[in-house]
Amino acid sequence: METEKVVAFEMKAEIVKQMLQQPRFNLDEAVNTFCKISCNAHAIVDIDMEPLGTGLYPVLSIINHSCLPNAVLVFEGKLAVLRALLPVGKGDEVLISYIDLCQTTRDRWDDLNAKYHFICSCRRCCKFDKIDDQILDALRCKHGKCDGFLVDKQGFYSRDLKLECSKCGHVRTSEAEKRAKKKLEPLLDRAGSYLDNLNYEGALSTYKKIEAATLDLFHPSSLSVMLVRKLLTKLHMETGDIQAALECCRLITPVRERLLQRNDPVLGRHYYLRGKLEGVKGDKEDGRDYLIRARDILEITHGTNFPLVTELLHCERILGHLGQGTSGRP
Ligand SMILES: C[S@@+](CC[C@H](N)C(=O)[O-])C[C@H]1O[C@@H](n2cnc3c(N)ncnc32)[C@H](O)[C@@H]1O
Repeated sequence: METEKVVAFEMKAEIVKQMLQQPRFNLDEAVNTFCKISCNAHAIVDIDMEPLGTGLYPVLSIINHSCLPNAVLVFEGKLAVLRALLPVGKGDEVLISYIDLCQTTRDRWDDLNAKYHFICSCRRCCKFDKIDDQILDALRCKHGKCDGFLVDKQGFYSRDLKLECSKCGHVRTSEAEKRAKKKLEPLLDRAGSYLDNLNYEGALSTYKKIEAATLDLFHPSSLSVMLVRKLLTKLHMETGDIQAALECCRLITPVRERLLQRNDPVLGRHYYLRGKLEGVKGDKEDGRDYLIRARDILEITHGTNFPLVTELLHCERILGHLGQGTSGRP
């Protein structure tokens, strides 16, 4: 664990010591316990993966991570429920994902290393195409008229990037990358303060500028652009422009589908939103299709009694069809 993190735990332990006022309180043991909790506790999240808190579930803590999990941990209030995503054979290891899987391999590794201190060696991590993976979030080259993307052809795991265009071979330093990203900072700060003050109109107009600036820097189907569009979808809905929300949501679907497994709950949640937006403003047939896809996933990940699944059936009925799932299940 990095020193910074241990120091934070030492400060927390000191506070607990002051609060408890017990002469036998052992500071080292308390720090040790905080370290163990941080590796073994689970973030309790809602259906949108928004964090609600942290819980320590000793039995579930024995489950290891995979970026291609065969099970998922979902929460019903404080109750943690483990569900299989795929048939799990006798003797197969049950594996869940500890992190957001809609990320590049490098970012998934950084997340796992920072929080859980291991390098993942699952099938997805071992079998990825290094250049393809980096292009998911690579900067545009912009050397002359080149429309290639900058990738780190050298040390994949080194912090000191040497960026080279995958098309024209032009080299840029990581300093150039930092400078390019820095341009976005004032816009992001402004958008953040609009959001803090629930000024959705202000946030929307700033995020439109952020989208344009991000598109100027990254590939249109990059993760950076997708994250901006995810926020824009929400802001369009908050400000009542459902057509614009649908257009943004449509652009997100291929990126989600490329990075997530067929039964991922995040994909199920995305299909649910897409289905509803299509149903209101787009193609009704598409709307029904996306709602069915969402139900097929969320029934597996969250169970048939989950309120969102019940709501999905209701939406499907409204769209005039109580059809069969794409999986062929009734
Ligand atoms: C919640 S615990 C999982 C159970 C743990 N393996 C055990 O035996 O108690 C999380 C820790 O397990 C280890 N771990 C989990 N998944 C792993 C994986 N795919 N590869 C290597 N280590 C992993 C890491 O040390 C991580 O910090």
